[in-house]
Amino acid sequence: MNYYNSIIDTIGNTPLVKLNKVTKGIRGTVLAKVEYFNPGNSVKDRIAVRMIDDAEAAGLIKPGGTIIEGTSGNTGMGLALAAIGKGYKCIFTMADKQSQEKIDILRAVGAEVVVCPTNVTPDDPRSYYSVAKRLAREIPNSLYPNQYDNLSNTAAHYATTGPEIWRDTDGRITHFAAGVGTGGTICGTSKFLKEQNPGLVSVGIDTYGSVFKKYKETGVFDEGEIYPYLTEGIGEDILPKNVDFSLIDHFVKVTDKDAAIMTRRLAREEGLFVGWSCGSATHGALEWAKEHLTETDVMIILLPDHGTRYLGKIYNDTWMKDHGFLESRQFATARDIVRSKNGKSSLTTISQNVTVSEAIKVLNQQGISQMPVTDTTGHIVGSLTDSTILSRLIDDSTVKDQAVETVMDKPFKFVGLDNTLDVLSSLIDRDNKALLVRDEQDHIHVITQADLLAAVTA
Ligand SMILES: N[C@@H](CCSC[C@H](N)C(=O)O)C(=O)O
Repeated sequence: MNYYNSIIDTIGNTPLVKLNKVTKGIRGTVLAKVEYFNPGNSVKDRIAVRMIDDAEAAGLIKPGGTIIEGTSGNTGMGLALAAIGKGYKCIFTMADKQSQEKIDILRAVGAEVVVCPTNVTPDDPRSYYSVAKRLAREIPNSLYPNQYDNLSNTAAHYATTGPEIWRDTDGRITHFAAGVGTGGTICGTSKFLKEQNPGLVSVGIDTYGSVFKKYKETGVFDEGEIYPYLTEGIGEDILPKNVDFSLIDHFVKVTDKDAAIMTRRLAREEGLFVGWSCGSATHGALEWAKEHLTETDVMIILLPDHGTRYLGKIYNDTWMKDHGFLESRQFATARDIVRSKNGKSSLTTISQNVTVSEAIKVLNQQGISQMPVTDTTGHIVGSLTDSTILSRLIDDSTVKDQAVETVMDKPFKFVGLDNTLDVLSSLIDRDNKALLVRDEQDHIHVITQADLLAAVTA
């Protein structure tokens, strides 16, 4: 008889499928590693089993125990399947931005799900990371696998995903692209592949609102890069231990909208009914491929999960229209706004140490209403707006003699060049009066509400 002893034994050995339509105009061969063939319909089944096996071997959980994890859903599903076979209970904490389908699927396989707010910092006691840690402290005989920092995650991909790709490409793979969330998928797989072929290039896909790309390029953990985004399952506001930046050669950032549109194209043009971050991985990888792939190159893009999890979002036309993702109208982008300023770098900054009255003079001379505040090294540490100065002066006229740092607000957020006007306008509000964008020449520009108005009426 030909059968498996448990559903867990069916994990892995997922197929490589050639992308034929979305790759139009790209040189070389581009293959997708389709991870929804795993029993939990995602790549995360691989790490779930490995993290539990390693914890059991280390005596960290006993029969009848409870597995508690913070998850965007897929790792939860893998853990739930493994827990069923091994007789553990599961409690998962999830941010409220994750799709309802994921919550429903986890409950369907017997897990308890605690939904936590998305828009709080990781160390806030309400965050899905903090709640998972607290529950693990409170519940006896529980295991908190912590997929972010648990190196069994990277080890699972080193042991399975990497070797499968090497075997199935007959060692011909030259480029590996995958989304980066915990970092385990790209780092474990790339580590194995780079050991076989030191020239292999790995491309990590990040999302706007996440810290990875900037950190790779500058070594600085820039909180200004962090803002809420919609894409599920990739990007981070922390640096997980599984992200080994030396194993990721390049990062490409992809917007929520570009990711959503590419995901739908994968379903309709390639017959690959995949999840949202699969669109991020494909869009980002193909952007890279357009510039760098040659005829003989073989690029593998890892597609992490299945489309059923996003039926209420990116596969729903009403949801897509509500988010401005299915607009027939073409919105201007941050790049267009910067170009409309005729390439002039419009950035005026002020040191945090000068007085408020000197800062007012600069605002008046330049005819501007806001500017970034810098420290002595030129690093942006805050922002100053005429409305903040005015309200502070009304309360206390001696403020004019104080240093700018005493009245400054938090720094303006950085946004990507490809963000469209609709997205930019949703990011400018009472708390964020302007945005910053870095152009291809690394010049920083300020985008204000007035710039957005000018772009809408242009
Ligand atoms: N912060 C991310 C998720 C990070 S990776 C988690 C992993 N994919 C899982 O399935 O648990 C987000 O915003 O979704």
